[in-house]
Amino acid sequence: MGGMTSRTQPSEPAQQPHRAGFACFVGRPNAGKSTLTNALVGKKVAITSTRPQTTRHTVRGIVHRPDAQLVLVDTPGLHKPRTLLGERLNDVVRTTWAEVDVIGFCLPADQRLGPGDRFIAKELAGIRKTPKVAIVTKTDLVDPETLAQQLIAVDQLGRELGIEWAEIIPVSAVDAVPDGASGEPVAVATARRTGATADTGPGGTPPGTGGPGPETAVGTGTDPGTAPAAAAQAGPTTRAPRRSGGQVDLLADLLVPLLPESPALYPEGDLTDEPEQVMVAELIREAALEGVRDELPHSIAVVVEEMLPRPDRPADRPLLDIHANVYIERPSQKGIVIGPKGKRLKDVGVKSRRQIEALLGTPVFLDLHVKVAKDWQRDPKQLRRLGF
Ligand SMILES: Nc1nc2c(ncn2[C@@H]2O[C@H](COP(=O)(O)OP(=O)(O)OP(=O)(O)O)[C@@H](O)[C@H]2O)c(=O)[nH]1
Repeated sequence: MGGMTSRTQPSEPAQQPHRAGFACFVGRPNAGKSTLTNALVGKKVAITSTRPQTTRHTVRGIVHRPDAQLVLVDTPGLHKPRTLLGERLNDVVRTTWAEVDVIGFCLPADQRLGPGDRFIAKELAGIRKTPKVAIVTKTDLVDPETLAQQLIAVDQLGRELGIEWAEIIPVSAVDAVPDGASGEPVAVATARRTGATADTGPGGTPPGTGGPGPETAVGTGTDPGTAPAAAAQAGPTTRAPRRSGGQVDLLADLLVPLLPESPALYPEGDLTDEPEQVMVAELIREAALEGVRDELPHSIAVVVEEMLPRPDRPADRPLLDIHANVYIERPSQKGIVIGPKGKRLKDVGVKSRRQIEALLGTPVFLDLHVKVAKDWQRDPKQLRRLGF
């Protein structure tokens, strides 16, 4: 009977099994984890910044291939915790390590291995089951000899700590990042709304007035009167990613065999399952971090309160209203974020709006408010409210 129900077709060529699973990149702050995620996925899904520790949320980028689906989980940098937030971030990292199918340990080629790398490597050595790939990043910044020395040093680090690297691979992600993934927007920026700098959201104070209210707001938007639906047409999905010889594709080839046999986990075309509001908040926070004092980045959190299509817009000229709060810890930090005459906040609004338009493929009116959430990093209630 068994023979009668057999459906084996011996004449078919043997096929590689489809694989699907999760990978995460770890490494000290600024090691290039987010940039690598973007380069692999081919679209901006994780924020990148020249400042360390900008990645708070676990962002998944999904690489779709005929033979596999690689889901990338981008974790915050593991670091010596000084605050409750620091401890929580480290917990997130360790939990992620235990759950993924492969860990990519990112070590920048242009910096000698330091205590920060060892700290992480020691933690990695304690995670026995998950395969680990050492990724030497930013190879474009060094000469071949320096790169060779770094590869040897990484190999030695593994031996010293009893980590068996599944692979050691040098990678440069910058050339492989598509337009819009390296910091510049993909979509053509449309004209700014006339008088937008003086525009305030409901309950807001005009920027630069140093008003007495607890919050300060600035609106920045696409001119509803003149803006064509340029952003919608020039959305990121319409551009083919530029890929060069940075070995990013090879990295994917090496990671895939380490994944379990499995059908696809996500529908084709999904690049991330991060809620849009979280990604929008990250883009605003990224813009707000540009050029501010060293201690401030850890004090900024952004929450998108509302994202709604403007009613009564013609179908070919949509406008998305986004209301977001930028939280700081102390009233004294307000001036830094807002800047003289509200100029900084306005710039943050314009820059992040362009990025959001590129991401969502639609013109956006962005309404930003700055609010003080006293010592939020140390307050469990506030942390929960801000999404941590
Ligand atoms: N030249 C060069 N720069 C790179 C490369 N990869 C990343 N960078 C830069 O290095 C900086 C840090 O990159 P990120 O991807 O934000 O680093 P990260 O590890 O995610 O940082 P955290 O979020 O702080 O943990 C950014 O300025 C990137 O543009 C690379 O391959 N080559």
